[in-house]
Amino acid sequence: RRPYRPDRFPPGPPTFLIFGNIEFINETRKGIFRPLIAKCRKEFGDIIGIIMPTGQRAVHLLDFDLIKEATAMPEFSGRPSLFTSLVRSFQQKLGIIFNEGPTWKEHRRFSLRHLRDLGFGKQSMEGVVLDEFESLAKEMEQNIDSPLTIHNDFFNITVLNVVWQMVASMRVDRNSPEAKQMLHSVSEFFRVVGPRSPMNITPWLRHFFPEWSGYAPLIRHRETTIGIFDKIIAEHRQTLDRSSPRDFIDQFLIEMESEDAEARQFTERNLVIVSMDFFVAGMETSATMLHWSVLLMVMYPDVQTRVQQELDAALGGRLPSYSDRPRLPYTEATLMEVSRRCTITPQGVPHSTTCDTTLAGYTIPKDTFVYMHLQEIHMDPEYWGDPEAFRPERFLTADGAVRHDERLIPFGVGKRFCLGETLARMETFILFAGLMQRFRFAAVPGQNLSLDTKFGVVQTPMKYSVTYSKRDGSQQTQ
Ligand code: HEM
Repeated sequence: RRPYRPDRFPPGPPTFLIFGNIEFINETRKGIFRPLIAKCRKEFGDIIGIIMPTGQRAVHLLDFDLIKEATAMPEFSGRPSLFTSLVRSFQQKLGIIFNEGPTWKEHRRFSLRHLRDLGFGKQSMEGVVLDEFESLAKEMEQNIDSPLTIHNDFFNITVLNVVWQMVASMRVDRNSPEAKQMLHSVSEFFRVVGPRSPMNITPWLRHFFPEWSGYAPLIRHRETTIGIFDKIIAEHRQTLDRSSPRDFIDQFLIEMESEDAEARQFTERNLVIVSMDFFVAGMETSATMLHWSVLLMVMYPDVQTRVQQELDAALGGRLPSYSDRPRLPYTEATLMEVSRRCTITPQGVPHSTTCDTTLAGYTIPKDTFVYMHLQEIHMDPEYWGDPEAFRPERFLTADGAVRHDERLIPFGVGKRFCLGETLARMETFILFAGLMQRFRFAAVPGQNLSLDTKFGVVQTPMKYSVTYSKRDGSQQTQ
């Protein structure tokens, strides 16, 4: 595609034909994205149009009302045809996250319906989350005297096991080779699949630099995933009881027996991709939320103390449940503030336009990538006043109840909002409350803690270490 700016396309920085917009590419590569966005916003406004040297058009939305308007329109509910996502799903648009059109709609609806039946937001699922919490806590208790380094993988197995049980009625042991294989596979996926991956800009690089370009890791991810799922699906087929489906795979296998299944993408290949979508979307995000939460509790010990006082007073040492939320408003407000201050997916997941359309008087042609800057909404000084400050009280009313705010949108909004929102809210609440009730976290002396992060599809904290001591949940909080 020739890099030209269509008539009435939103304003934005110029494209330099050979090297692209050098500043943009360089700063993005270094992960320094927010200052660049602020600079563009000052110059061009809340809707910025960028033409990549490859000719690909992208629109960045930085304003809440614009995001709300766009995400409510079906024309903005497509997903980009990224080279990486197509390689992952055999050159077809499969699954949910990277799919669009009628098959996306049908699979989104089917998944939501069955995941709800299987326990999304239900008490049975809470039991699974609590079991996973106990398994995590047991491991932590064994190392109580040594500083704990918190990194991406630390909470991943806990949340992976919750999704895994809904999808396949299975769990993996934290230190097993299967667990390591799955974590490695998902982290390789995140490393190579983003819209700024070299492969999505210049796919031919894969012929010369298969490792560096991310092509070889992506193929490894695909083959590992298929290997894991082929085995599980074969086992499910052998033991399937149509009158009593155990999990999502059983539900999908039953649907595959319907007459028009193939046309509606109810195929074994798509079952693998849909299931993998749940892992990639549900594991790194929820684990990162817990990762940030512990960091913030260490950086703001007074907030940690208040959360613990509230938990002790309301629960007196018994394990938390999701239905305890009305009695734990400060704990809930703290998690809301974590999700605002450290937006897990700063630009959501990119959308694309399914036909030529208009927004705010600008023309947006078909197949334009559309980025919703959730982080900019969460960090807007005009709305929040002091967005840099970590202050759970902003989500409390004068009489101490939780105050919901339509501008807190960590799960996105509109037609493609997060499919796992109910599960994510429940599991992060229970796991966070459990961790705060059972342990007191503190910084390792001499460590320079900060909220610095590297830009990515999922925004994670830098590695940090904590010490922690055991609490019994009914004791006086220090
Ligand atoms: C704290 C945890 C989570 C956060 C912050 C989060 C956030 C998001 C966001 C921002 C999107 C994109 C919305 C858009 O395209 O406009 C998304 C999509 C999605 N999420 Fe989540 N998510 C979380 C947990 C989960 C969990 C636990 C699951 C599943 C088991 C899940 C499954 C999905 C799926 C399947 C999509 C794609 C929906 C579609 O394209 O229609 N997410 N999530």
